Amino acid sequence: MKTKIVIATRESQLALWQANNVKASLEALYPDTKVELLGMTTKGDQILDKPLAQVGGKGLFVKELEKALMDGSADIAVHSMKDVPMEFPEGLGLSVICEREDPTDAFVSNLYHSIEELPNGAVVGTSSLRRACQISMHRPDIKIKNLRGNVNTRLRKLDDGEYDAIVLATAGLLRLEMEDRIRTRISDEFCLPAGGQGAMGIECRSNDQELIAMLAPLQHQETAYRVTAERAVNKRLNGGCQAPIACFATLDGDELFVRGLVGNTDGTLIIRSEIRGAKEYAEQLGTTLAEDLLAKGAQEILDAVYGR
Ligand SMILES: NCc1[nH]cc(CCC(=O)O)c1CC(=O)O
Repeated sequence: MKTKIVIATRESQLALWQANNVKASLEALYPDTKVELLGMTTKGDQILDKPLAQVGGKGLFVKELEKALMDGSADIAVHSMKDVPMEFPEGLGLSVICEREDPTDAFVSNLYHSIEELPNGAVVGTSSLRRACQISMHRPDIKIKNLRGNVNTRLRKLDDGEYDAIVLATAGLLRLEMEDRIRTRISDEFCLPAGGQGAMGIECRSNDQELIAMLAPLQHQETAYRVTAERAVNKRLNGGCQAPIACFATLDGDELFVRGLVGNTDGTLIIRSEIRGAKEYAEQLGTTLAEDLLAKGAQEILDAVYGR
């Protein structure tokens, strides 16, 4: 049993909430273990004037945290699964996937109740190519305007009148006790969520067996099956939440139902696929779904979006 566990975390309100949530779970399980937070800033927090897709590179929100794990200044890092790349640096790995919060996107506005209600030509804030693609598909008249920053910054920009509405992850707003900001939880039929959205994961050193055993009770197996399938889609397509890729898995008894799509930013091209299968085959289901998207032309869309 470890006497002390240090959690590396970003310093946004949401990241701190997530780290504190894991801290509280560990303290409840292990009253004799001291759990501390180590706050740090990542590249994704610093560069706020461009869409993440243009900042480039994967793991914009995790690299610095991983450095702390490797040099021993921290023992675990708590991530939003949506932001975690598929590959881990040598010696590090994902030890736990925690129970998922509501995975949907939230429609947030001070003027309107839903996307359907927005007037012609309304301005909607999001930097997510996935959200831009799906909103534009349903409403080609809507103007998508870039929106970066942490949840509070984004809400302030909405309140300043820069946008008629913005779209944020429902999970983030719920965790920060800002449910009253949500006008509509957008259905997954209307806007398919990003892989891993709403789930937290814990990364640590792969050889830290003592710690991995202590973290095991935080694993939520149903969420893990779902997120494993979703991440396999992103892995095969070589993309994540910065790409115009959506993938979302649900469990129906022991059967996983996985849906995925790839589209262009203006929503004029969208390729979809879905698959069902036993939950134990989560990874293969995700890979097969991605292969089907590729067979239907997903690579050409992704190449065009990235100007390749
Ligand atoms: N890319 C930023 C990010 N990473 C995770 C969340 C929300 C919380 C979650 O999905 O668990 C957000 C903000 C957002 O999309 O509004």
